[in-house]
Amino acid sequence: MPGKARVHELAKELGVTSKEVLAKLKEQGEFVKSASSTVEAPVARRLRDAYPGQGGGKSSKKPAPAPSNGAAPEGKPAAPKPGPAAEKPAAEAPKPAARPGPRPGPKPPAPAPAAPEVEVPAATQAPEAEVPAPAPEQPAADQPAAAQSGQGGSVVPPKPQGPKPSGPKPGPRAPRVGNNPFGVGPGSPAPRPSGPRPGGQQGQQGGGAERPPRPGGGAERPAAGPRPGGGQGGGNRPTPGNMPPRPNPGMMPTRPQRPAGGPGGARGGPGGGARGGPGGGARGGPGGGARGGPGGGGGGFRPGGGGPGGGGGGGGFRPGGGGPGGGGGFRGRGGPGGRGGTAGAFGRPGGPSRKGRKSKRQKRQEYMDNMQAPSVGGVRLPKGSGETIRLPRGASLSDFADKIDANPASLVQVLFHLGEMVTATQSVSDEVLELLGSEMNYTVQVVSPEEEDRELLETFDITYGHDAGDDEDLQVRPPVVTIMGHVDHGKTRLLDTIRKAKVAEGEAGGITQHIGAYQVATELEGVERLVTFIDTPGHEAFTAMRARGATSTDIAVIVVAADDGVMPQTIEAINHAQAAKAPVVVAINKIDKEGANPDKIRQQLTEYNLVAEEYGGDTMFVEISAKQGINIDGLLDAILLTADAALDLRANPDMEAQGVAIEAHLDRGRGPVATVLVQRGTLRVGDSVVAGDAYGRVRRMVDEHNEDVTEAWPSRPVQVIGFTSVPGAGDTFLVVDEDRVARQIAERRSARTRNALNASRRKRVSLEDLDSALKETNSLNLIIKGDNSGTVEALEASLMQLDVGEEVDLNVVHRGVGGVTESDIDLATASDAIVLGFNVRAQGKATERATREGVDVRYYTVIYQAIDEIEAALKGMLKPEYEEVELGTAEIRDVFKSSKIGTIAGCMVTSGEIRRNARARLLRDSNVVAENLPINSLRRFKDDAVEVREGFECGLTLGSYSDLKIGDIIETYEQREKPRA
Ligand SMILES: Nc1nc2c(ncn2[C@@H]2O[C@H](COP(=O)(O)OP(=O)(O)OP(=O)(O)O)[C@@H](O)[C@H]2O)c(=O)[nH]1
Repeated sequence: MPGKARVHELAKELGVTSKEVLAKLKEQGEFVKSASSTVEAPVARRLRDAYPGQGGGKSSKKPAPAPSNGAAPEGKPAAPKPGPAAEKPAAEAPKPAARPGPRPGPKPPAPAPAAPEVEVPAATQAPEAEVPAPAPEQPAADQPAAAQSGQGGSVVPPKPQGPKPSGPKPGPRAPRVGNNPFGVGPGSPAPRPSGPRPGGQQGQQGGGAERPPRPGGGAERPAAGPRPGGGQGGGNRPTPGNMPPRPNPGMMPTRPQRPAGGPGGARGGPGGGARGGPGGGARGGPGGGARGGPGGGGGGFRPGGGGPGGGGGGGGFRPGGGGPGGGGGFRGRGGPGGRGGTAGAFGRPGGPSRKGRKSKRQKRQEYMDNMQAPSVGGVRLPKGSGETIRLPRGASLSDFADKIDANPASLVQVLFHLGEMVTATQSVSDEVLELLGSEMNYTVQVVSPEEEDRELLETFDITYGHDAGDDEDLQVRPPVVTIMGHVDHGKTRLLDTIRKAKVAEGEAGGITQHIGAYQVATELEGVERLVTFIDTPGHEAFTAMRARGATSTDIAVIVVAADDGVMPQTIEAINHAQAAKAPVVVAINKIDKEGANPDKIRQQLTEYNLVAEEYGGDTMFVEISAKQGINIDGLLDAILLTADAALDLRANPDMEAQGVAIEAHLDRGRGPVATVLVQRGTLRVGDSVVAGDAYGRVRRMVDEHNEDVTEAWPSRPVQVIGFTSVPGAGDTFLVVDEDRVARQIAERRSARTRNALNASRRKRVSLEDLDSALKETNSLNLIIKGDNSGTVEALEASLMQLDVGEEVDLNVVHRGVGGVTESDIDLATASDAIVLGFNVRAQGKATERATREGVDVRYYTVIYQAIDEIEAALKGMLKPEYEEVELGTAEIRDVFKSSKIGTIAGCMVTSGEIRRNARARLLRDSNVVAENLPINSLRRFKDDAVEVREGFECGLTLGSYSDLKIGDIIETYEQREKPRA
C-alpha cells in the first residue's frame, strides 16, 4: 500500500529542509515528531500548498490526472493514502469525477476532464457540498464526494459514513488525533482558542457525531473518510469523544440550543474529535470540548467550564459552571473565568450564599429579647405585654402557644416545672391557663361556652337570643312556667291536676302523652289566655334540668307543702329562680291536709325575699290542693297576673324559630325525638334545625295531644322528629337556612364539647402524688345509658355529687340515650368502666360481648338504687384506713451487747404483750427516743418466742438500734385497718 509520505521525503520533494517542513507543519498546527515521521495525505497536500513555488501546489493538482500525464511519482504523494480503501492511487478516482457541485448525485455525469477539479480539496468545497450533503442514510450520495476528495479514494465501498464517530471501527488507517483535515478549512490554521466562534463554527463542521444531521457536518461529510467524526483532532480511537452517543442530557434536543454551548456539536469542539487536538474533542482542545477547552465547545461528556473566551459546555453529562460567558452545566467547575457564570442545573450557585444569615443588629435584638423573656425552670418564654389572650374552655397548650406564637414544647416544660404534667395537645384547666399566662405577662381569658357559642354563631351570621325586627313586630306570647319544690311537696300531682283539669275542660283528645311540656288555656278577666308548663319536675337528681328549666322559664312556681314547710330543696329552687331572674309564684299545697299552716310558709319565705302581697310584698302566694284540685284556677290567674305585672312577654313570630330543647330521647320507631320550646319565631315542618350538637330537618311535629302541627309559635312546646342524633336537655335550638350550616354548627359544637369534657375529666397529676397516682388509679369509670337525656344527665349529676372523699375519682367516660350497645361494651372494655343502664336494656349482642369481656353492666329503673349501689361500690374502693393499736409495754431491766446479735434488752413486760415483728417506740423519761423500731428478735430465756405476756421477762432486739438504757420503756403497737363508717 502506498505509504504515507515521510517528512524528509516531502522536504526533498519540496526542495526544503526537513527542519523547515517540520516548522511549517508545526505552524499549520500539525505536530510531527521528526523528519522520519509520516504525515497524512491531507497534511502533505496542505504542506505542498504552502510551498507553491516548489511544486507543492502543483503537485496537489497533478495527482488526479496522473494516469494521463504519467505523473505518477508526483501523484503518489498527491493522492496519499487517505482512506483505507485507497488501494489505488487517487488518480483512479477521477471517474466519478463528479464535480462535487451542489448535486452529489449518485451518477455524476462529469467527464474525465473534470479531473483537475476533482482534486480540489474537499474542504474547500464544503460549502457547496454541505447543501446536498445527505444524511447518512444516503451513502450513495456521499460516495462521489468521498471519491473526489482524493483522499479517501474509496470508490467502491459505499460505506455509510454514519453520523457516528464509530470509534472502534477497524479502519486500518485510523486517522490520528489531530489529523482530521475536515475539521478546518484548507489552509486555515487550526482553530484558535480564541473564542466560541471559531470553535463553534468548526464544531459544526466537524461536529460531534451526535449532532443532528446537518449539512456539511463532519459526520456526514462524505469526504471525511472512514471516520468522519473528527475534526482536526478527529481520530477513530474509541474514546469518549467518539463513542456512540449515549442518551444524556447533553444530547437532549433542547440542550444544543443553549446559547452557552455555542454552536458546537454535542461533543464538538471545533473539530469535535475524540480527544481533542487543537480543534477540541472529547476532552476538550482549545476549541472546547468534552472538558471544556478554552474556546468553550459544545457539550461533551463532561463539558466543564468554558475557557476564557468560551461559553461553558452546552450541555453534556456534567457541564459545569461556565467561564465568563459560560453557563449551563451539571457539575463542571468553572474554567479560568472563575465564578460568575450562572449555576448549572444542578451545579453550585455562582457565589457564596448569604441566605439565612442574620445581621448583627438582628442578633443583638434577639439577645436582648432573650434577656427580657421570662424564664421558668430555665425555659425561656415569650414575654407578653399584658395583652388579653382569649382561649376556649378546655384549650390545650398547643392552642395557647398558637395564640402567642410560642413553642408548645416550652410551655409543656414550664408546666412541668410548675408541677403539672400535661402534653401539648391535652386540654388544660382554666386555672392552669391563667397561671401560665400570668407567668408570661398575658391575661388569659377563658371564654365561657355561651360566649364561645355566640362567637361560633356569629361566624355564620346568626345571632341567638334576640328577637329580630322592631317593637311593632313583637306579639304577646304565653308565659312559660316551671314548677319546682321540695321532694313530695306535690309538684307532679300539681302538673297532673292542671293537665287533667284542662282536659276536663274539653281539650279535644286530651293530653295523651308526656312530652316534657304542655300548654293549657285558661281565662283571665274574660280573656282566654295560654300558659305553658314545663313538665319536668323532680327530685334533687333533676337539679341540672331544673337549673336549665329556670333559665328558659318566665315564671317559677315554687310548691311548698303546707304541712311540711320550707325545706332545703325549696330554698334551692328559689335560688335557681332568682338566679334566672324569674318571678316566683308560691303554691302552698296540701292545704287540705291537717296541720296545714300556710301562714308559716309565708313567714318562712320572707327570709328568702319572697314577701307575700298580703305582707306588703310583690310575691303572690296561692293556697291550693293539687290532690283535690282546689284553687287551680287561682294559681293560673296568679301566674298570668304575675307575668303581666313583672314581665314583657312578647316575641317576634316572623323570624326563623329559636328556642330550647326541653327533653329528648331515642324512639325506637321514630329515631331521635326532641321536645322543643319555641321562644321566638315560628318553627315549621321542613326547617333545617340545629340543637346543641344535634342537627336535622323537621320532618314532623306533634303536640301534647299527639296531633301533628305544621307551625309552632312562640312559647309553644312541640315534639320534633327529624334530628340525626339526640339533642341534650336544655340545648338551645335554632333554625338555619341550610342543612349544611346546621351540620357545621353541630359539628363545631360537638368538637368544642369534647374538648371541654376532656379538660374537666383530666386527671390532675402533680409531682407530689405522681407516685401514688401511677401506682393506683383509684378511679371508677362509668358509662351511663338512659331512655332520655334528662334522666342520663340527672343520674350523672347525682353521681358526681356523691361524697366519697378525694381519694376516689368518678369518671363518666360516656353517656348517651338508648340501649347499651356493643360499642358501649367496647368502650367499657377499653376504659375499665362499669355500664349503667337506666330504663334501657342491652341491644343486639351487647350482653354476649359484655359477658365475654367481663364488663359489669347494671340496669336500674329507680334512680336511688343506682346511686346507692355506686356509692357502695365507691366506698369499697376507698383505700383502707389504718389506726394504731397498742399491744403492750415492757421496761428494760438490763442491756447486753452481743457481737453477733447486737444490743439486747432484757425486759419485763409490764402491760399487754410483746409480739415479735410488732413495731415499737422507745420512751425515756416519757419522751419518745426512737420510733417505728422492729422487734425482730424475741426470746424467753434461750427460746425464741412469738409473744411474751405481761409479767414475764424476755430478751429482745430492736433492729440495729443500740442506744438502749436501763429504765427505758418499750411500747409496742401495730397498725390495724379501721372499719369505714
Ligand atoms: N293531701 C294531699 N296530698 C297531696 C297533695 N298534692 C300531692 N299530694 C301527695 O303527695 C305525694 C307526693 O306528691 P308528688 O306530686 O309525687 O310530689 P313531688 O313533689 O312531685 O315528688 P317528687 O317527684 O318525688 O319530687 C303524693 O302521694 C301525692 O298524692 C295535696 O294537695 N294534698
